This record gives sequence, structure tokens and C-alpha cells, in this order.
Amino acid sequence: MSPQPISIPMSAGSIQYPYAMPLHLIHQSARYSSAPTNPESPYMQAAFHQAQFKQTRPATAIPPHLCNNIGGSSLSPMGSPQLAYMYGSLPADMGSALGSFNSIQSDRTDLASPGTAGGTDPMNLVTMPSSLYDIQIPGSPAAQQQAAMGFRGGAKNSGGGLSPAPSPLSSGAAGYGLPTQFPVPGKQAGEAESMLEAGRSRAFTAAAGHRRTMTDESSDSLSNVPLIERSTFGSSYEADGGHPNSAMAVDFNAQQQYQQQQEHYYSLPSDFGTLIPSVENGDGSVLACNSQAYIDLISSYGLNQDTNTVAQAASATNYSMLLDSKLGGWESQQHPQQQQPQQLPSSGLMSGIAPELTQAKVFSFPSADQVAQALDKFLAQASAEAIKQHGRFSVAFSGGSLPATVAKYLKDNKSVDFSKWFVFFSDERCVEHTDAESNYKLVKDELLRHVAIPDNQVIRISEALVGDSKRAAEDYDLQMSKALGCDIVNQPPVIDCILLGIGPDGHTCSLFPGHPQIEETSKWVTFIDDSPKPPASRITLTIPMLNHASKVVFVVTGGSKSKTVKQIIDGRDQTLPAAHVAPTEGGLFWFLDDATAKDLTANKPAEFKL
Ligand SMILES: O=C(O)[C@H](O)[C@@H](O)[C@H](O)[C@H](O)COP(=O)(O)O
Repeated sequence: MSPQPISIPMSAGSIQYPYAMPLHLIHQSARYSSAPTNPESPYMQAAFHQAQFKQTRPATAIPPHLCNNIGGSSLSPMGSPQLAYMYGSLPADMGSALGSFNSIQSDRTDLASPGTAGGTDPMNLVTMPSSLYDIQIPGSPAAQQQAAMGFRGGAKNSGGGLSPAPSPLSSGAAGYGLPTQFPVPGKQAGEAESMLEAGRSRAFTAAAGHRRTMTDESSDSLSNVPLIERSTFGSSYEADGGHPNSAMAVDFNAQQQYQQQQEHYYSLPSDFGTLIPSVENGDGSVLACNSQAYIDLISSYGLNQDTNTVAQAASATNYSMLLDSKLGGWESQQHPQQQQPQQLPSSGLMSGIAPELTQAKVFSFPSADQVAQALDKFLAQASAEAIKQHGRFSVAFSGGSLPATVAKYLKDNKSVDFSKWFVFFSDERCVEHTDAESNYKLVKDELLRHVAIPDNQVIRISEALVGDSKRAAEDYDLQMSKALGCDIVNQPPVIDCILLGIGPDGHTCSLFPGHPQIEETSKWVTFIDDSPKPPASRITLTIPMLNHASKVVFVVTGGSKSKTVKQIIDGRDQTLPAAHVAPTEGGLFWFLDDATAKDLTANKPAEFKL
């Protein structure tokens, strides 16, 4: 059920700027809120305000130490470096608002006073108001909320808001908080510098700890990460009458903007993504920094960032970069020794170097019927293992002769809990579900009509989009990520078992030799409109997606492809797309009949055993 329109309480006079925040920020912000539709959730507030806010003048980026020292709290466990950075740069006239916020101090007596080495409470937190902007508006709901929460600091003015307290700096390290004036980089008072140093490393440690905790606590909730909400925000947006202030509008616009730039977006990691800040440039584009760039950013403020912490943090996570395409040659601005963002495991095509082929397990059987029997046993076991591990079994089917072979015995296997199966398609023709060319129809006829897989667990191409293969691919990408409960922008979804065939030309799914789709390294689903094998328009999983699977199983029988199979398995001929399938973590299996395996020499078939 798509979320009800959100009416984010906008306090009187608060700022209304149209701003479509890059989706990953909305996503990061919303993904940990208990209920993405909860308007009180700090993340939605922050995301919404961020979305509402547009730089209207050359902005001053929040000095990183300022963000490091505004710790997260149970209100914002993602660590307010992210929240603060989500606000990106603020126009000069917002400084006073932040100034007033700076002087807020939590009542928590267990807070370590800044400057204390290590401090007793590593969280060293200042509770983040639900909205920085609101806090500055006397009498605003958030200001009243903060007042009601008994914040010390500024005297409560008549409107219940908070007026700035004397700068804590004047009271020395004993006062927690931050200079009420944005420090001019490089001209820090010694005391502020040491406080900032201490605060920064504590903030990193604390938020890092929090991040892991949050990931642990919320990992089960990730399955309902608001991709569902997000992917329907668009429709909600329409349903919401397109109210320009609705979060749906924001998200919808952000989603549109994001999808237009998707090929340029990677995302920040789930654990440190909130810590490696993204800082907005004056033109609203987002510059997300990886560790080296972050250090550069910090040093540009004349502050000596705790390099190790950031470097460790960054290198400790398998994260890639959010590069805003509007920034253009940002990469060229990086230091020569700049570590390149970690790319998704690619097929090695870009480098022309054949990837280390995962050691394939090759099985051969006297007949196609015995291949089918072995597949039945293999998939039954794979299904049981996956369901035991994570409560479901996700499997992707190719078309051609594969479904019939796979289903021949499996469809009658009563030991398999099909209710926990999620069925995807390694590739699909852009045709209606009833079309004879449809792989969905083929798998439905061979298997689905015989077993009890819930219909909403069969993820098929959107019939509404079969006329637009590009959009059909994007939609399938979202559907797949939604069904697998993962983050479209963080990591490719992991499918437990991808079943593939090959053509005589070495194509697999709808990745054909000499076609650009094989080069795709950042999308999980792509499209083709000139398939050498009819029909011409298809969507297909990409090499990174295939190589992220837990198991990839090639099924080839009939003998007509024995030379092709030899080229792939023995020769690792990189001109053949199927030769680029090498799961980085998972297993690679070939189920062949003897007629197909007869030419193999370097990789003789092994005895089949589960
Ligand atoms: O949709 C498709 O056409 C298939 O996914 C395709 O990649 C198929 O697996 C091979 O062409 C092998 O087909 P056969 O097994 O029928 O030879």
C-alpha cells in the first residue's frame, strides 16, 4: 500500500526552497527511520528540509569540524555528520541559526565534556533537533519540542524558542557546543582546535559505533527499506495532486533527477556513508568525498583531519563514490595519488584483462534427462540452504531450452518449499506476458503453474513498459531491488541462483558478443533493442549483477554448442560474453550432457555430488 501523503509540519515562516536532493541522501536519511512516512522522523524532516532548501547565494560549506561535533543521538542515530552535511552548505544568513543551535546543550550529565581525553561517553552527543531550520524560528513546533525536551543553553524566549546562549568557547572547553561564529579556517584558537580534534575523533568513533549498531538493529527492517515507498512516491506524488511541498514531490523529483543521472551515481556505504560527508557546491551540485578527498576538504579548512580514522573508515568499507555528473571532471581535480573509488566487480572487460575465473565446477551427464535429474537435486538443496540462511530462495531463469530442463523433475519435488521462492528473469523479451516469446510465459508453463510460488514473488517485466526497453530495464532494476530488500544504490542485489544458457555465439541472457551491454559495469539491469536473437528488444541482467550472485549455473545440452563451451571453459575466450560470468563471491557451475562436454580437455567434468 503506497504511503499516505506526508504533511511535514512546516513551521510558520520556515524556508521554502525547491530542491531535489540527490536520492541517495533521501534514501540514506529515510532508510533508518522507523517509518519512512513518519513526518516526525528526523530523517524525513532533514530530508524534507534539505529537499526544500536551495542555495540562493554562494554558500559557505559547513566546516567539517562543526558537523563532527554535532553528534547524533537516539533521535538521529545515523550520526548528525550526515544530517549536518545533508544540509550541505548554508547561506550566510543561516549561520546565525546554526549559531543558536550551537549553544544548545543536552541535559545528559553523562556527556563527556569536550576536550576530555576520550571522554566517558563516547557518544558525546548533542541531540539534533528535528529540523535545524525550525529551531531558529521562535515558537515553531520544533523549537517548542526542543524547549519541552528541556534543553539548557539559550534562555527560552516568549515564543518558546531558544535564543543563543553565550558562545561556549567563551566558557572554555567546559561548554559543549561550537563557536557561534563559523571559524575562519586556519585561524582557530588553540583551544577550539584541540576541542575540535577531540570532538571529531569521538564523533567518528561514536557514530561509527552507532552506525554498526544501527545496521545490526535495522538490518531486518532494511527489507522494507523505502524503495517500496520511494518507488511508489512517484505515483503518490501524482495522487498527491503534485503538491509542490509534499515529500513525495521532493522524492519524486529527486528520483527523477537521480534516475537521469543514475549512471553517474554510486552511493556512499551503508556504514560510513553517513560519515564520509557530501558537501554541496554553491550551484547545488553535490560533491561527495571519499577518504582522500575528505581529507583534502578538511585540510582546506586548515584543520589536520585525523587521517587514519577517515582512511581506515573509508578503506574499511567496500564503498564506491557518489559522483555528481554535474561536477564533470571532478575526478581530474583529485590528487594524482587519489585512490580511485572502488568499482563494482566488473567483467574485467574495461581493462581487457580476463577476470580470474571463479573455478567452475563442471558436471556432465550421459543425457539431458539426467542433467534435469541432477538439477532437481542441486536446486532443492540450494533452495533449502538459502531459506535456512535468509528465509527465501531467489532464482533467476533464462529463456530458451533451460526452463524445460530445469523444471522437468523439480516441478514435482515435494521437498522444496516453493512458498519461499522469489523468481526473477536473467533476461526477458519486451513483450506481453501472454506472448509466445515471453520468458515469463515459458517459465510459467514449465514450472510456475505446477508449484505454489506466491504470484507477487514472481518479478516480471512491467507490461506497461514493454514498448520502452530502457524504462522497462530501470523499472525491473527497482522491482528487483525492492523484492530483494536491498539498496539500489548501495550494492547490487544478491540473487541466490542465476540460471543461464548460452547461444552458439557465446551469448548468455541477452548479453551478445560485440554489443555494448557486456561493458555495463554500474547498472544491474540493462536493455538491448538490436538483439541478434529475436525478438530484438529485451532487458537483461548485467555482468556485475551476474557476478554478484551466490551461484551461477549454466545449463547446456544437445551437443550443438560443444565448441562454444570449450572456448568458454577451457579457452576463457573473452570475446564471448558467457566467459565474463565469474561470480566474485559465489559458485560457478556447468551442467552439461556428455555430447556438449566431449571437447573439454583443460577442465574435465567432475563427479556430480551435492
Ligand atoms: O531469452 C533468451 O533467449 C535466453 O535467455 C537466451 O540467452 C538463451 O538462454 C540462449 O539463447 C540459449 O537458448 P537455448 O538453450 O534454447 O539454446
